[in-house]
Amino acid sequence: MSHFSHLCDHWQTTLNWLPTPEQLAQFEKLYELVLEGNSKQNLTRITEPDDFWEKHLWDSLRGVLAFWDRENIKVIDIGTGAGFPGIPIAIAKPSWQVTLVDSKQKKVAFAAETIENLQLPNAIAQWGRGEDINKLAQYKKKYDLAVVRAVGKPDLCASYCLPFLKRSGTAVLYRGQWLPEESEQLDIFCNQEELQVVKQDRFQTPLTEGIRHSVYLSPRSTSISNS
Ligand SMILES: C[S@@+](CC[C@H](N)C(=O)[O-])C[C@H]1O[C@@H](n2cnc3c(N)ncnc32)[C@H](O)[C@@H]1O
Repeated sequence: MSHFSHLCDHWQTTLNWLPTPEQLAQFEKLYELVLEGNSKQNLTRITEPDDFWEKHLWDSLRGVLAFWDRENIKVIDIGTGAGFPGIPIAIAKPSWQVTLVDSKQKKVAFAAETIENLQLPNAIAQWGRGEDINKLAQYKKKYDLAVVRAVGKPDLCASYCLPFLKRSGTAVLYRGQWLPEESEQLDIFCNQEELQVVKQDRFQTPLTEGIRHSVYLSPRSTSISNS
């Protein structure tokens, strides 16, 4: 049974993209694996199919829409939890190498099993804290994109992302509402670090019209593509 095929029009109109039948099958399987995993550990409260599609699948992809035309890039998802946004990104963009990081071993074990079940050769799960892993030579300044959703305050998220980024890289902070005080906190952090806010993208989710923001940050004197 397909949970998401009736939503393909939304993918087309809002992302200008349609999954292949294989990708759609992977999204369906991801949904089933998350429901199954939820019976063993607390992964997500978002379990209804339309909700899952909008808040986990669509939202994960919308944050990287500005980079959609890029190929063969390296992405790190810090605080991935059950694999969001990293796993939908790895499904949608097979040429991107996606590393999923979480500080909780059980979450990483779930992400690793999911990657194996979905047969995603372009994704790996790594246990550790973002602020520790980003100091290791194999991760430092190696990524084109660092994505982070629902992990903490924007300046904290930015501090996790920055060391991972190449000079030409971009951090994407996935936010719901974007409050003036959050923007101020982030500006203070950016002024102290070699970082700049290159764009704040406000949009609505396609089914429930929830407010979302993608905040893009780059090491100073670079800019995001397709903006
Ligand atoms: C609320 S969950 C969000 C999960 C996922 N990003 C999402 O949007 O569905 C936050 C996750 O971040 C992880 N986390 C918190 N601080 C972290 C850190 N410093 N480094 C790595 N993971 C962290 C937690 O273990 C948890 O799984």
